[in-house]
Amino acid sequence: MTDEEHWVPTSWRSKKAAQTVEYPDMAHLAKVLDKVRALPPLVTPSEIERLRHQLTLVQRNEAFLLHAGDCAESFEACTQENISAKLGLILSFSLILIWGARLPVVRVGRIAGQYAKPRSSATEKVGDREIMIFRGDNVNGIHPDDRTPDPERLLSAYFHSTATLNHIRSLLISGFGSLHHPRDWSLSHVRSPSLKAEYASISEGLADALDFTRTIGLESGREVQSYERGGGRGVLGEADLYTRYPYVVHREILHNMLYISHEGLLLDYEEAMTRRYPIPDSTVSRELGTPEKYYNTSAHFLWVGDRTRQMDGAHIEYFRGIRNPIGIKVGPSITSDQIVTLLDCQVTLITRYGADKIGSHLAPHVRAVQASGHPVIWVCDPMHGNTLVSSSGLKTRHFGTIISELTSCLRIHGECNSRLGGVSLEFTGELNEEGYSVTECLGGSMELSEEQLGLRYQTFCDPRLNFEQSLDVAFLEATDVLYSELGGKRVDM
Ligand SMILES: O=C[C@H](O)[C@H](O)COP(=O)(O)O
Ligand SMILES: C=C(OP(=O)(O)O)C(=O)O
Ligand SMILES: [Mn+2]
Repeated sequence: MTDEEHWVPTSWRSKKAAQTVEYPDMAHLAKVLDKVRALPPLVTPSEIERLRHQLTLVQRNEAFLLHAGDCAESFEACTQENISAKLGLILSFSLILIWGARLPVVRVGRIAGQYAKPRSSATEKVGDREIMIFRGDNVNGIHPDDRTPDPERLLSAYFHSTATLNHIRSLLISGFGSLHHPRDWSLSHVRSPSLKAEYASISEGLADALDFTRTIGLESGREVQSYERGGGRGVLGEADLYTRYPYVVHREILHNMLYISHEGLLLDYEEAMTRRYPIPDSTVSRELGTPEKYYNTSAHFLWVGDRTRQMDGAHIEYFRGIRNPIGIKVGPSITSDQIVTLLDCQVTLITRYGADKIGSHLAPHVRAVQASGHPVIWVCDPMHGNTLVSSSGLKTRHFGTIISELTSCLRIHGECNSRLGGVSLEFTGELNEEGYSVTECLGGSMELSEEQLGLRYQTFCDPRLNFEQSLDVAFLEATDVLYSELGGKRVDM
């Protein structure tokens, strides 16, 4: 992706866009986009630059990237309970990873804007009617009678993203990330006694580590005044695991932050949220001539999906011009040459081949990138290549297959002298009204069966790991076997 000079946010309009949405009233769309263009940015260039910097640490094996959240957010699920459950799961997951790897974790949520969905088919059959498929809450409604694309939904997406992000920021600033009360890790759902013993030893180690950090924090005379009484957010009052090594990097990354991301699918909206600013650097006073760049201010991180990354298509054209760090989904159909052509900006390659295909595709792709000399971050998405339809007709994924792709991915990177820099997961901490987790993926330590899938199947698109299954992934990744392959280090505290 080169030749930034001849790029403007509208350049994509001369190219063909896959997965386009046909609006019946284009004048209405234009009016909505004018309004979006006038609304304030959701994220700032400073935050985007900060993420760029932190991703260079991931590239240098000094941090690990966790990219996770919903397949599709919905407007209806934008509630206090759901947002805190999602944030809680991301923080719990990253805490286990930090403890297991002794590596800081850069957290990027699929949240506060992850509404639009690319679909395999443009229509679906409902009864004897052929209707437009649901494309996400920012396009049309899930109800079969509400499938006509409505531009007002773009505005609604902006405001739901804003509300979500505002609540995330307030929760983090108010100490929600406090490590003293991680959510229920009772492990009562774990069926296998040996797995339970393994998990219990990890959570005890973690509890000891937290006690230790508390002691260190107090002994060193750190800030003990509460935030409400004017104190700062110190080591103990935020999602900030204080480990001794390498202290500086940890402090810098673990600061109270969750970056937000979504798939950049609806280019009309992405264009309207793209603004030009000088590259900020708060340590340098601004001078005339500071270079200006285009920032997409709707999210810190955006990715191009596997269905929209055509080399000569509109999405790649749009993405090549923005300063945000970007992800590109890499599935079995992309060639090594195409990957290398896409590498000229800060790129995270999110591989999603499927457990049965990764063996033949990943190694050639890694070698081609190595030969090109471009630094990239490799992230494993073990979800999207492993979707299947259960006997009852529900889309699902098997926990075992997810772990199998992740394990193969680690092994193949090791064999190629490369490194897996992160994982990309579809998971949710969402609970139903009685407090039970969703039932969308099979297996895991709770051994969820096909018959149980229908109990609490709540996703709007793809099946997500529930709270317990997500912690299973985190605990498994935190074991010696997986983490030694991740390049993590065990350092006694
Ligand atoms: O999240 C990814 C895609 O949007 C999703 O897998 C497509 O699902 P579909 O095959 O049901 O259209
Ligand atoms: C659409 C998605 O994935 P992919 O493009 O890899 O199918 C997604 O991550 O939700
Ligand atoms: Mn998905």
